[in-house]
Parts: sequence; structure tokens; C-alpha cells
Amino acid sequence: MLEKNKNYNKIFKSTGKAAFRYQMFESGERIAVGLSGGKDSLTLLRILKDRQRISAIPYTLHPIYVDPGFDGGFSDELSRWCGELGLHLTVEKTDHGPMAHGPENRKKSPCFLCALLRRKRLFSISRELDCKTLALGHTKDDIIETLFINMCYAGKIGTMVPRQGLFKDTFHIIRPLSLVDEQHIIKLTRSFPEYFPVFSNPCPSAGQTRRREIKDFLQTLYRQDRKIKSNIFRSMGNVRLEYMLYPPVREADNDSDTGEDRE
Ligand SMILES: Nc1ncnc2c1ncn2[C@@H]1O[C@H](COP(=O)(O)OP(=O)(O)OP(=O)(O)O)[C@@H](O)[C@H]1O
Repeated sequence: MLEKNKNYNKIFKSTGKAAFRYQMFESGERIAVGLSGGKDSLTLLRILKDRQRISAIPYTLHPIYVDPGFDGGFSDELSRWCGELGLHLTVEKTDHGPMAHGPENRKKSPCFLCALLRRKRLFSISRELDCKTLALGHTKDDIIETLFINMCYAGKIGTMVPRQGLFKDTFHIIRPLSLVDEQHIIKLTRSFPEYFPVFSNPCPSAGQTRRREIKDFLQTLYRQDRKIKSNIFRSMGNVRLEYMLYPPVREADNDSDTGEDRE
């Protein structure tokens, strides 16, 4: 039984805690939910649906799937899965995937372009459905990984936040799984394949991202000491601005020591 499962209960409680701490919902709100078919967003939708029963703040759920347009897609199966939860899935068929991997995209990485186009469509479909809030399935692990991706590849410190106002605060992204460990989702979804089917991703770039590299690096770190993950997560809310570098380091000052002697 799902409701008796330890991991389900941990996720259920952490989602409630995040919703309360970051004031995610407003009464009577219509919430769009980005559903990718991956384990995180399937879990998100299921948990938000189950929390409706006990939530003091009423809300309705409106799942959206932006189909990237590869052959062998799974939008019909995903629609059926939502139907079993009593929800209607809005499917937007696009050519984002093949286009991002095709010759017309010479400037951007396929993942970057696809994610950008998807995000735009998710915002506009949410508005068409009269939803001022879009829930995404990012977890605590995604938030930590984004911090490292930003530091390593963009030279900045910042991450995805649990609740983010956009367009002069007329629209919000919420991440109700912000306090949830991905491991609990993995264990839950593996234990209950009848509730959480695996929709295989037909994208040729699936699993080959920078995020994957950072994820592997972090896993090695976490294995050394189990406190490391919670310390990194806590540190994002405990920034000592007076111990950061001001005025900022400029590119010209930034001769990183690569271990090689420089003349
Ligand atoms: N094609 C899509 N249509 C709608 N929402 C999406 C889609 N792809 C991603 N999302 C939303 O953005 C979030 C983060 O996307 P990301 O690509 O990191 O997820 P994923 O690893 O593919 O799948 P998941 O996070 O669901 O396991 C998802 O959890 C989901 O809420």
C-alpha cells in the first residue's frame, strides 16, 4: 500500500513542509504541473493530488506535457496515467527535440535550446489554462547540482529557488519537492512500478548532460561523509556576504592555478 510506505511518507511530509515554509499555495489556486514522464514529476503530481485531501488550502491541478516530438513518444500512456488520477493532461506536441538536435541549431547545445523552448511553452500553456503557478519536479539534489553547475560553468553562485516570482510577480514557479531527497523518490518509484511506470525517454541526449557529471562528482563526495549533502544544502541559506569577494573578481584578475607554471 502506497500510503504505508516509508519513502512515500517522507516525501509527503517534506512536500507539506516546503509548501508551508515557502508559502507555495494560495487558496483556490489553479496549479499547472510540468509533467515530463520522469520519476520526479510523476511523484510530484501523485503527492500533490494526495495532499489535496488534507490541505487546508484548496487547489486544483492541471498537468502539462510538452512532447519534444521524437519518434516513440509516450504522450498517450501519460494521458492515461493522469486519467487514472482523475486529472486531464494537456499535451503540447512540438518539434523541439529533433530541431534542437538538427542542423538548424548550430549555436546552442541541444539540451539548452530544448529546455528554453519547453520553459516558454510551459509558461504560455499555464496562462492559457488560467494557472498563475507552475509546479516543477526539482528536488533537493537538483538544487544542489544547480549550485555546482553555476559555480563550475558560469562563474556564479546561485541556484533554483523553491518559489520564484516572474513577470513582475504575476506568475510563480514552485518546486514542492525542494526538500525531498532524490533517493527517496528512486526507492519509492522502484517499489511501486504499478503506480509509477517507467516512460523511457527517446531523446538521444538523455543522460549525457553536465548535470550528470556533477551528479556523479557529488555522489563521490557524499559517500565520504553523510553530512556533506545536508551541509551543502544548509549553506545555501547561510551565506556570509561579508566573507565573499567584494569588489568582485574580474576575469582579468582570475588566473586560476591549474598546476602549470606560467611565465
Ligand atoms: N517535457 C516536459 N513537459 C512538461 N514538463 C517538463 C518536461 N520536461 C521537464 N519538465 C518539468 O521540469 C522539471 C525538471 O526537468 P528535468 O528535465 O530536469 O526533469 P527530468 O529528469 O526529465 O524528469 P523528472 O524531473 O520528472 O524526473 C520536471 O520535473 C518537470 O516538472
